[in-house]
Amino acid sequence: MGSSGAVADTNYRENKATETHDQYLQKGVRHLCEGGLTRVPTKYILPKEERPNSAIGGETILKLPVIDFAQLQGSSSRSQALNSLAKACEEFGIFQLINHGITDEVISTMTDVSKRFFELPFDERSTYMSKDMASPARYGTSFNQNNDEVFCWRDFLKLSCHPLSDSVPSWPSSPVDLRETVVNYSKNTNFLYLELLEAVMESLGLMETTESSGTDKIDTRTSTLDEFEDGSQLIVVNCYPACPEPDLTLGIPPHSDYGILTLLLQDQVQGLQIQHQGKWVTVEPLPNSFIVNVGDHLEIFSNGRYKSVLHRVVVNSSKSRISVASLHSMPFDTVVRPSPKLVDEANPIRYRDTDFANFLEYIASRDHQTNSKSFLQSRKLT
Ligand SMILES: O=C(O)CCC(=O)C(=O)O
Ligand SMILES: [Fe+2]
Repeated sequence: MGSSGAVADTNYRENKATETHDQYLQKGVRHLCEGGLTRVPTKYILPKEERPNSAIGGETILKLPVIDFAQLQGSSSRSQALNSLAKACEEFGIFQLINHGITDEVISTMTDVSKRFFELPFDERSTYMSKDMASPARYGTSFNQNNDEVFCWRDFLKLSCHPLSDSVPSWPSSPVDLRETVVNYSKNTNFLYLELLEAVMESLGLMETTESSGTDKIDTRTSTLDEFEDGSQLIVVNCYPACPEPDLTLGIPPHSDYGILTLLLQDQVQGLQIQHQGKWVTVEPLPNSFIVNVGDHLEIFSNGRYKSVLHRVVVNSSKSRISVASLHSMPFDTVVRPSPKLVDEANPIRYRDTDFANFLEYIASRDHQTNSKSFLQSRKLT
C-alpha cells in the first residue's frame, strides 16, 4: 500500500511544481482524476481496518423497507402505512419512498444539472470553494477537508436553502439553469419532507387524528409540528469519480446524518451502504424513488425509539456516481430534546439537549470519522 501511494504521489509532485502536494489535493478528487490517475494517492488510503473489505460486487444487496407515500395519503390505507413507517424507522432507520408525487422531470433535471456542474472547468467550480461552514454555497472535497487526516473520494456542492430568497443569489450562476432547477427541487423536497414529518409524528403517537366526514382527507392537528416549522434545508450534491483502487478508500466514511430526515436521490450506480445488524450491506438503487434516512435529531426527539442509520459510500473503478441529499433539520437556534410525551418511567430521558452550535463545535474538533454515530454518542445520557 505504502509503495503504490508513493509512486502516485511522486507523479503529482512532478506535474505540479508550483503548489504543495496538499494544496493540490485540496482541489478535490475530480480535479485529481482529470489530471490522469492510475493509483490512489497516500492521503486517501485508509488504515486496513477501515477499508471497505471487498469489491462492491461481493457485498450483500439489501432491499430496504418500501413506504408508499400514496398509501400514507389515503384515509383507508394510512394506518397500515403508518405502522410500516414506524417499523422501518425502528428497525432500519432508513426506507425507500415510492409514489412520492415528485415528477420524473423534476428528478432528472436535478441529477442532470448536478452532473453538468461537476463537468465545468475546475476554475469555474473552484470559485465556490470556501472554508466558511455558514456560506450559502460551498464547493469542497472529502468530509471535512480542513481537518481530515485521510481524505475521502468525493467532491461536493452544498447549497443552503433557508431562506431561499437570501441564499439563491450566492449559488453558482453556471450552469445557467442550476439556480432555477435547485429552487424547484428544494421546494418539492421540502413539501414532501413536511408531509412525511407529519406522518412520522403520527406514527410516534404525537398527533390527534380526526377524519372529516364526507372527504378522503385526514385532518391532523398538533402543536408539536410548530417547533419544526421554518426548519433548515441543505442540499448536498455529491460527486464520486471512478477510482483506480476502490478497495483502499471510501466515498464517504461511516456517519449518521445530523438532522431530522434526509431525502436522498441517487443515480443508477450502486455505492450507498448501511450498517444493518452489524454488517455493511449495499442499498439497491430503485429508479426515481427516494431513500429516506432517520437523522440524529429524530433519534433524540423520539428518545431513541427511531434510530439514525449509520451509512457510508463505497466507490468503484469504472463508473462515476452522483447523489443529491436534501437534509432537513430543526431551525438552527432550536434546542433539540426528547419529546416529553415519549418520556416516562419505563422510558427515562436518554439524550442531553443539543443545538446546532454543539454540532459545529464537535465537527471542528475532530479529524476523521472513524466510528460513526459519535456525535449522537456524545449526547447520550445512558
Ligand atoms: O451518496 C450517497 O449515497 C450518500 C450521501 C450521504 O450520506 C450524505 O451526503 O450525507
Ligand atoms: Fe449521509
